[in-house]
Amino acid sequence: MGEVGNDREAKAAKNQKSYFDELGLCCSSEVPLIEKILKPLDGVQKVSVIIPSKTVIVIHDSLLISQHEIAKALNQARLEASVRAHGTAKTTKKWPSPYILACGVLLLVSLFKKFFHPLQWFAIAAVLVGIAPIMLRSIVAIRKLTLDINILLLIAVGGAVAFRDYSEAAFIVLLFTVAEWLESKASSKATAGMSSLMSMAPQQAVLAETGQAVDVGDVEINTLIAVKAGEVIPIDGIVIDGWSEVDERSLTGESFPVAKQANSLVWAGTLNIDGYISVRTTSLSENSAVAKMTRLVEEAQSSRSRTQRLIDSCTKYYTPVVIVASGVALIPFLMRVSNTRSWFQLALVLLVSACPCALVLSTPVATFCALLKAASTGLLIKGGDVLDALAKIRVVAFDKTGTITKGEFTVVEFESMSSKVNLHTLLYWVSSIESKSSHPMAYALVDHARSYSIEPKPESVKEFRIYPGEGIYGEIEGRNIYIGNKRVAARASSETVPNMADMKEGVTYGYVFLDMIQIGTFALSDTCRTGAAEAIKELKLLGIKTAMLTGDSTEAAMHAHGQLEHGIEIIHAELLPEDKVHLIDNLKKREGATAMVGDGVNDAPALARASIGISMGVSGSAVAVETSHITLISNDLRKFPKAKCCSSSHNRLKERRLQSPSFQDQHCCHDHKKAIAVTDANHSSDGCCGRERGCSSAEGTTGRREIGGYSRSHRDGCCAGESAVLQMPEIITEWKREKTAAT
Ligand SMILES: Nc1ncnc2c1ncn2[C@@H]1O[C@H](COP(=O)(O)OP(=O)(O)OP(=O)(O)O)[C@@H](O)[C@H]1O
Ligand SMILES: [Mg+2]
Ligand SMILES: [Zn+2]
Repeated sequence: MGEVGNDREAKAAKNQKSYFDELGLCCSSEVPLIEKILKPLDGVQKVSVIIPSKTVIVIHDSLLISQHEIAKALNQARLEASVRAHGTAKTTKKWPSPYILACGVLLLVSLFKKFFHPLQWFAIAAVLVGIAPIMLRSIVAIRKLTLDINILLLIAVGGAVAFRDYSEAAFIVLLFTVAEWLESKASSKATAGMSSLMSMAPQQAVLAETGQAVDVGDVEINTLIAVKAGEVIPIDGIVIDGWSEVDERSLTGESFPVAKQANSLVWAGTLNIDGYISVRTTSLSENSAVAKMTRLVEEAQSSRSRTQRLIDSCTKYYTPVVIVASGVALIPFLMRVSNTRSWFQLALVLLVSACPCALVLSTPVATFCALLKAASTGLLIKGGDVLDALAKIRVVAFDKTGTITKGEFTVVEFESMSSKVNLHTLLYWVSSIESKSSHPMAYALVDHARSYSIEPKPESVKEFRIYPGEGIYGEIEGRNIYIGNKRVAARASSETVPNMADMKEGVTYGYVFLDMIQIGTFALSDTCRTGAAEAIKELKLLGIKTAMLTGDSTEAAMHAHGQLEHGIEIIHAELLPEDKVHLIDNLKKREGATAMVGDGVNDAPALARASIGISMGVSGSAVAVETSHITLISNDLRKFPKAKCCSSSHNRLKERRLQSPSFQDQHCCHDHKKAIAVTDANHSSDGCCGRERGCSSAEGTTGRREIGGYSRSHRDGCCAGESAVLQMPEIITEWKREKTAAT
């Protein structure tokens, strides 16, 4: 470490990323306020606000401004900010605050004024108790020259008091504070999810040589660290020594233990269950898979989805418009037309029921929780827009090698075809050249050579070229060697390659050429991933077409097709990378939105071109993870139909809510609960998620089974959050109904 470590420490001390819990944050209409407060401060570089989890992330120069100074600045605006210690979640408010309870009790007492008139003063007490926080926040907003929901409320309450309708004023205050509390309960779930993501990897690592515990930030690549049984692996790496079972649930969502021995990859944040392993780190702590995941979820949140942006931009004008509109409703009242009271009440109702918070918050909370939930089941989705797009997918195209199949080839045949080159030399040439390639076939060929005790020498390969979708070329010991499929054979020689006499079914044949002459041939076989067939079947049940786009031979493609129980509808083989791009374009034109699933070997362009690109595994190629919109961390294709099912029901719900101006009347939970209770007793147990379950149960038994497996996650995922938020319009509607019935 020495100098480098100190250097990095100095840098870390300069630009610090701090997390703040902001219990007082209500909805996105307050984001401008926070920006106004923080941006002018010296040393503050970047501010991002995550509304669903009530988190503010500030990148700041810790020498110029400390975390506590930032928290203080926020607190002056009554935002109830506190510095979040790394990984600790704030405690959930299980009960409403004493103010809310007192406000409610006082209001209740005042309702008995019919029997004893002076009791009406209790309503005033209720207002005074409940309004304090609202008052303080609106004073700040006025000072910063922004109109926000707190001011709307103050006007409404003030109006009601002026009209001597004290219990009405108290009702407004109570409803608002209760709604706020419900909301904070919903978002604390989101926060808990996010901090559990952040705290997955420990902050310290133990050096294997000295047994010393050091900060993970100081551990460099290629450091040997020790992980004992029961400890969480702190940094991504490769096992050097030892044997253990590791629980990778935090990354993949799969709870069965994975056996690890020398040369296995292990990931930060996963749990070493029962053995001692020493691990050579392969990345810095800040670049480990789990750190990337956290970053992606954060970024996904700040890159807001389109619906969210639409709503946000509306709310900027929304609050002032509401104030003006209710002012207009006051005109008849001021002109003293006959039924002044009802006009006045109309103005008040408009002010209160137009509270933008529920509308503004509903989308981000749902999106955020869906993203988090997905991340914890091993599905990394980059942003709300992707969720939106996912629901519109009509076709899913799969790459074959490494996607549908495992990409772990075994060599079933390797022969020399020339009397001048013996098998040993051929293996040496081929493995040396292949050792420069990262194609799955290359690993198999290198391993095969090693099993003959031939050590490949990549350094003796002079010129090396890759022909994507064809094979490779290398110059070794003055000889020009081509290795690959028929296409590369055509490159090497003008003659067409003869088909093998005894073609084995389902294998991929390879050819080795020395200059123009074929000197060898080999056959490789691969098997389908577990779950691939199921995934394809489930997609079919969702009404989605599937396609296979492969660079491999037609025989190998058809063999995989057979293993998938002939589930794939469109198959194209022997493609070059650019052919895949064209085919994706065609599918998009003919069938509609198209997703592409690939491992990044020769399909990165197609992944980028598809409506949604889905890459395999954190272990998959880095390009693929970068260019794709979704990463399947556990390589389990079945995760994808799940995500698809969940997102479409979410979108349906969201659309309905947005399309209808009186969205209060048809939010999902209430009416659905009723319908579901009749048709399926199990469904009603979960309340809110009723709509989603309903949607998928209509899609047949498989859909239902799948959602059944998902139900627990729904309960603590998106829907519980939504239900809390959704209760607000419900309360208001009911209140309005009572009001109109009364007048
Ligand atoms: N390094 C290599 N060594 C031997 N053969 C190769 C190599 N690279 C490519 N090939 C040959 O080219 C064919 C297509 O290449 P590749 O697998 O990269 O295409 P792809 O489009 O990624 O296919 P898939 O859809 O199967 O993933 C392979 O099936 C193989 O026959
Ligand atoms: Mg491939
Ligand atoms: Zn849901």
